[in-house]
Amino acid sequence: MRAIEVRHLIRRYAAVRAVDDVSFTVDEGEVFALLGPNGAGKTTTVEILEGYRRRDGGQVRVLGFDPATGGRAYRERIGIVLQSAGFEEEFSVRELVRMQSSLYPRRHDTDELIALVGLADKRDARVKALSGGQRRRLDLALGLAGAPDLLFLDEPTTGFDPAARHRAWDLIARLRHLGTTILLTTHYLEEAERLADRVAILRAGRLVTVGSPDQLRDAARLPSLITVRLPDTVAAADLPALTGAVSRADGTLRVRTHDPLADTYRLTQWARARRLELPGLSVAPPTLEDVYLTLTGEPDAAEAEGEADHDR
Ligand SMILES: Nc1ncnc2c1ncn2[C@@H]1O[C@H](COP(=O)(O)OP(=O)(O)OP(=O)(O)O)[C@@H](O)[C@H]1O
Repeated sequence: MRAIEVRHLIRRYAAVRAVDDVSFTVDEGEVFALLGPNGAGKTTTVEILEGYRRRDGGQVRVLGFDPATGGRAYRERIGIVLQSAGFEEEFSVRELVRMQSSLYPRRHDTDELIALVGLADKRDARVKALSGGQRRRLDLALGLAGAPDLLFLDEPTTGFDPAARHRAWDLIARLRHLGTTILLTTHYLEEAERLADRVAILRAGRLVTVGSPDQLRDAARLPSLITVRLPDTVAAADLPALTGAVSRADGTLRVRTHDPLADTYRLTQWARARRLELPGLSVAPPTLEDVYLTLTGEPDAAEAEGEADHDR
């Protein structure tokens, strides 16, 4: 079953085509990430799906509703976690979660929900005594208060320290296992790669691509990267012939190659014959970030350079 169906969605602001003929679907139980540079149209798309912005064209169905007209019956089925919700500082975690839950016909047990987001030991703490990361956990608990079938998560780990980010990822993975469909926006490609079953990349209002991180990596046909520390005393002429593009800087050899197996084999054979160690040898496949930058980044970077040239 589809949780979300978006067909030929259009939203304009005067001359700006913020969302320009975008189509995608999200299955029930899927974690789906919307990615794209600033101004790509992510927020506009998400807010149309949430029912908080009107559209100029196209069809949208979410959980069987048109969000524009779904009203309360629709809102009771979705949860929204914004980047920075304001709280009443004097209330305790438990009081806020209980109040929020009371707005919904279907709800989680208050203490179970607090435990689910990892705030059990802060249950009776006032909001003003929570750290930034703990407030974000409270945000999440409030978004989940109505036991939603679909959760909208807007940049869920922005500003988190690495440990808090990993805990948030565990939590999102747990929600997924509980069957909640999740639409996530993020600027962290590692986050999307870890959490999302599929991602969509938007750029300037257009959908550039959609698929699982593996599908996108395969389709982009980007090279893998072999890196190894190699002293400058080894002459370039002495290196073995490799299929990939070789570069050297700061005592590190980098090989961008479409045949990592063959090139790693040649390098290691060559090193063994010379009794050389290959410290730090690593072979890394292209990441989702590499794919993303290839699909969205370079034209912007080129434009920025062009502008800089102009100024000079
Ligand atoms: N209320 C508005 N009035 C006029 N233009 C708007 C409005 N909201 C968004 N836009 C424009 O629409 C485009 C898409 O904006 P949107 O906020 O959807 O992008 P985004 O992908 O969420 O960006 P970010 O990553 O910076 O949050 C941008 O060019 C933006 O300037």
